[in-house]
Amino acid sequence: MLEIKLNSIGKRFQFDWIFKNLSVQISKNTAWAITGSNGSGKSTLIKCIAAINPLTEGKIEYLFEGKSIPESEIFNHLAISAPYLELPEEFSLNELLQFHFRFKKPLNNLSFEEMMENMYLKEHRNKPINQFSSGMKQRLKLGLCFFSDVPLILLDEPSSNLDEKGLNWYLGLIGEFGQNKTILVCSNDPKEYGFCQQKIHVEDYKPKQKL
Ligand SMILES: Nc1ncnc2c1ncn2[C@@H]1O[C@H](COP(=O)(O)OP(=O)(O)OP(=O)(O)O)[C@@H](O)[C@H]1O
Repeated sequence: MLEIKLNSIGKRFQFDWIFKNLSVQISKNTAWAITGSNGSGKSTLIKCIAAINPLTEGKIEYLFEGKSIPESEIFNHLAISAPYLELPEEFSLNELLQFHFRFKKPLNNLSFEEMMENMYLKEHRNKPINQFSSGMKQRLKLGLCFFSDVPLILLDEPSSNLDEKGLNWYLGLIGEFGQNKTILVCSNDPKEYGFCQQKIHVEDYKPKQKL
């Protein structure tokens, strides 16, 4: 349902262009991998698409069911999971679900019970997030994304801190809850982006010479 047009976009930090002249049309309900070596600009690109980072040049157009969405409202239509986005650690799991779903509608009217069951976190409902293990936090971050009724899911290093069972659980989420969504995955690990039909290799858009 959500289409994104990257029109000659560029991002520069001080004198360093991270990417430039990047033009890509992300069709609705497609999955894209954003690849590139460490420090190449994957997270910077996904933050620009999420309108967390301002662009230096170019424009991003968002079309939801064919209707243009202003950049200032795109956060209503997306869910993002990333290592640098912290969960409110003082909340218990139960409190966090109640808080999050005051702003986002649950997908398919899922109940909190069903969500907790799916994330293998049912017995931790009253535990503060700051007492969660890193794998539990990662399952929670991914669950909040996939259980939200939004057309755009942005995932930065989705399988970080997940063991093999967790990785398979994440791939199951993609299959069960990732249909009819536009999904972007920042990763260099084919295990976590193998389902993506398309790829943006950020380094292809790095200018050879500095400013
Ligand atoms: N706020 C900022 N100010 C200045 N430079 C920044 C800022 N954020 C990122 N950078 C720089 O932009 C470049 C790209 O960083 P980014 O985090 O996007 O890379 P990445 O491909 O996601 O890396 P990794 O694979 O290590 O997560 C790096 O050189 C980084 O230092």
